[in-house]
Amino acid sequence: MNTLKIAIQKSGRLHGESLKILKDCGISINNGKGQLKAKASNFPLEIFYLRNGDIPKYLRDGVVDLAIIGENLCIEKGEDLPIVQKLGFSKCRVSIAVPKTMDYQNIKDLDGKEIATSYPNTLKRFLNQKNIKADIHLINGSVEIAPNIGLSQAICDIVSSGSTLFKNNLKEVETILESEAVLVSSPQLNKEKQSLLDQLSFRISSVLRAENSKYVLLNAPNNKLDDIIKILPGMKSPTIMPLADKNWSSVHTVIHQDQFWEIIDELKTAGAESILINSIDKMIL
Ligand SMILES: Nc1ncnc2c1ncn2[C@@H]1O[C@H](COP(=O)(O)OP(=O)(O)OP(=O)(O)O)[C@@H](O)[C@H]1O
Ligand SMILES: O=P(O)(O)OC[C@H]1O[C@H](OP(=O)(O)OP(=O)(O)O)[C@H](O)[C@@H]1O
Ligand SMILES: [Mg+2]
Repeated sequence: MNTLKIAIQKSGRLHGESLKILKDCGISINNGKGQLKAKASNFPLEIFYLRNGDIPKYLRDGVVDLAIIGENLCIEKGEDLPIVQKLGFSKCRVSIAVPKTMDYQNIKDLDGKEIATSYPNTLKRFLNQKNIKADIHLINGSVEIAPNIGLSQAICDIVSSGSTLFKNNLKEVETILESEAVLVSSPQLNKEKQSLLDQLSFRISSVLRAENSKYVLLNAPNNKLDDIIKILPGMKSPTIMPLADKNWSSVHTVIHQDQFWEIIDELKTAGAESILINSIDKMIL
């Protein structure tokens, strides 16, 4: 029988959340301490713990079938690798930053400058599109220090909260791309592996959908029900159940977290009372 091989980061930003999403999909992993390879006990899945930057090559060579990596790494090293789905964590961007003291007007100010980065392909492509010629210095970490030690006049690196830039007296001036963790696959999967991937991907979608939704129960007087139902998005239409007091009903529905507080406010104004909000474990459409 075929087994899917998935690469996840050995340690670092993506490691914990990658294991969590597999666990939330009901997959139990027999992890031994310091092991670089593990097996799932209840799904045909083998887990390989690898260095992030090496993963695109392993996918391309068919050493692994799947991986969880940052979209930014796909763009830098794995443009040919199919993205199966976005995973919603490790959100960040790849940006260009310059010293706070630099009078930066627009991208032309980077012409002829030295820029330090761990993302040379991404940066090169961006500068080419903008017709800017700069001298790119490849460094593998602590990129933000480069201008302070005289190595470059600008940097291109990952930004999330912006605190690393702030601590190094830098300001973000150009955003090249937005990124989040993604599930990527090897370019060629046989039919059986593709079918296992479809099963895994279906589970991941159910987990992510549930994480982004809330189950809402509320009570409403029957004469306000029409107004309340109009406010609710729901999966199909809300469930309405009578309460012991025959003038009142209980309404059950699902609300996406993006619209959550706006809808709750509207519901209160429309006459909803005793609103209960629950997390959802899995959501299958
Ligand atoms: N500050 C951050 N906030 C959110 N996501 C981040 C941040 N820094 C990095 N990431 C994301 O996590 C991924 C892994 O970053 P991390 O720094 O853990 O590993 P790495 O140094 O790129 O690789 P390696 O596994 O070889 O050490 C990045 O490719 C990016 O997608
Ligand atoms: O905007 P912020 O929230 O400050 O995050 C950005 C920093 O996070 C990443 O480094 P990381 O902490 O992963 O260290 P690393 O250089 O060892 O990978 C990235 O390379 C930036 O330096
Ligand atoms: Mg890092």
